[in-house]
Amino acid sequence: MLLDMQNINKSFFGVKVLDGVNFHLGHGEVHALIGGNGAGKSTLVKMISGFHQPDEGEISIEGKRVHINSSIEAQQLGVSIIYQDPALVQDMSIAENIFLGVEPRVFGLFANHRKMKRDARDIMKSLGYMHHPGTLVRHLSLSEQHAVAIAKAISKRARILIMDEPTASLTDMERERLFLLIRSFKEEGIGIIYITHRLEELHNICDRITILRDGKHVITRDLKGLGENDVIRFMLGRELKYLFPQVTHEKGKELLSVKGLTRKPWFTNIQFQLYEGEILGFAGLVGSGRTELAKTIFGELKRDSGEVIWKGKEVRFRGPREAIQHRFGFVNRDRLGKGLFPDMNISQNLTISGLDHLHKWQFLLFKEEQDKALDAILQLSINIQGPDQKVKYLSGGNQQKVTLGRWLVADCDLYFLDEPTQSIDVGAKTEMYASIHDLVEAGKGMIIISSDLSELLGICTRILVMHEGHIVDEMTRMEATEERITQSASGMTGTPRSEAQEIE
Ligand SMILES: Nc1ncnc2c1ncn2[C@@H]1O[C@H](COP(=O)(O)OP(=O)(O)OP(=O)(O)O)[C@@H](O)[C@H]1O
Repeated sequence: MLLDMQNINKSFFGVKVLDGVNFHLGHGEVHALIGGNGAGKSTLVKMISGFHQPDEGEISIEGKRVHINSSIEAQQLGVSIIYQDPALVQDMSIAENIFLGVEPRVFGLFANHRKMKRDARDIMKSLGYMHHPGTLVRHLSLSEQHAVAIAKAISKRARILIMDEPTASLTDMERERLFLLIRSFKEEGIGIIYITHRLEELHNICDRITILRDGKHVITRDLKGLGENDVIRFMLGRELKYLFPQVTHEKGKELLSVKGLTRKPWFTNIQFQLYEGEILGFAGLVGSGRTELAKTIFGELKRDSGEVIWKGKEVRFRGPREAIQHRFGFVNRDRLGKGLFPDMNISQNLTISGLDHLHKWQFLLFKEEQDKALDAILQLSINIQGPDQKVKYLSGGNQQKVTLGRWLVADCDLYFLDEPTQSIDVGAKTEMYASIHDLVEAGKGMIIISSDLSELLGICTRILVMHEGHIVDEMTRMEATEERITQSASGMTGTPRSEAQEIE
């Protein structure tokens, strides 16, 4: 046995979050660790990465009892962890990040930069990335940063590799590339602990599964013969009747019209309309310009040219604050960047609807809204110790739920949801889709940007596909298929819509 964890217990501030959990990992095994938001998955793996220590219980690696008190000790034992938000130094280069703390040295003294760059380039190339190793990490997209985090783990010759939602921000193609890598790690005998909320991935890549619920071990078994519904039942402790609500909206009046909107280098000459009763989805690869388009309409980025017409009147916001005053809402994918205030408690975070931290106090809502915030906690099943808990102590998925909950209670007229269900468990997704459905029924505008194609196909009434800053395809829910979206998103078919219109 490569890793053996026995009877692990852990409490924070007197609340038990792991209760007698056992976990075993074999050589060359990919072992899925599954559970709802706040079930204790990250806390469990942080015991082997040296971030937390168990209050009780035993950990052995290759049969030898270990006490892992720091990430350096974990590294020395061959444990590497890749988090959902890659922990990289933004102002350092790719090579410096990969070899941070373990730089190759000349005569044991000076960092050997040439070797570092050469090795960094080779590892990145093996992952399919051709970046110059001197590129600063802050110039990379999130998925490219993930590749650097993986390269870092590879460079440390890990025996145990922990992947905490590695695919949450990856496109399908990048995901396939990661799976190939995982298979090659398996062949080398590396044991992988794989945490994900994308249950459809499990059978692709994992051998065994352990499911936790509320800090307790529910089951460990071979994945073979275990269907997605069984996994959901073990995770939630109940059946899930449906994931997506029945969409029955009638298309009504035009709400939003975007004409010739350009913001170089992100997107050019974008045209589209949004109607009442519609849930408009934006598909495309990361970097195709979808997020920047939404941010430009929202006033967070300045446009070069073009018009945005909201309910028949042109709007040109000088910043997000003006957009919020016009009852526009934006759920950000960058949770701890702009979305939340980590040192404030859950109630405060839920009742601040302003994005712009400089003005945060001006958006405090009143008692009535605070009650609504508590409703949101219940509605999205936010697993918390109480409304006074600081957001930084919430699990990743519960932080995302707070971001969402805040906008849902803020009563906006137009919502932009950018990767809204990333890191959210399947039970809460269902609740969220139902909330989206109700908001649209109540006449609100809804624009969803998502890399999760099943989500776009399940919830949207119309889908626009972006590629390299252009809208290259448009389809109704009935016309949409995963194949068509994937092909358009990768630029294999379709003419930029603006160009097609010019040709006509
Ligand atoms: N440092 C901490 N201080 C206090 N509570 C914490 C701390 N870290 C985690 N918790 C709590 O422990 C519980 C388990 O959190 P954990 O992050 O392990 O969940 P998870 O299963 O990884 O969830 P997710 O799927 O949302 O990432 C949660 O209730 C969380 O709020």
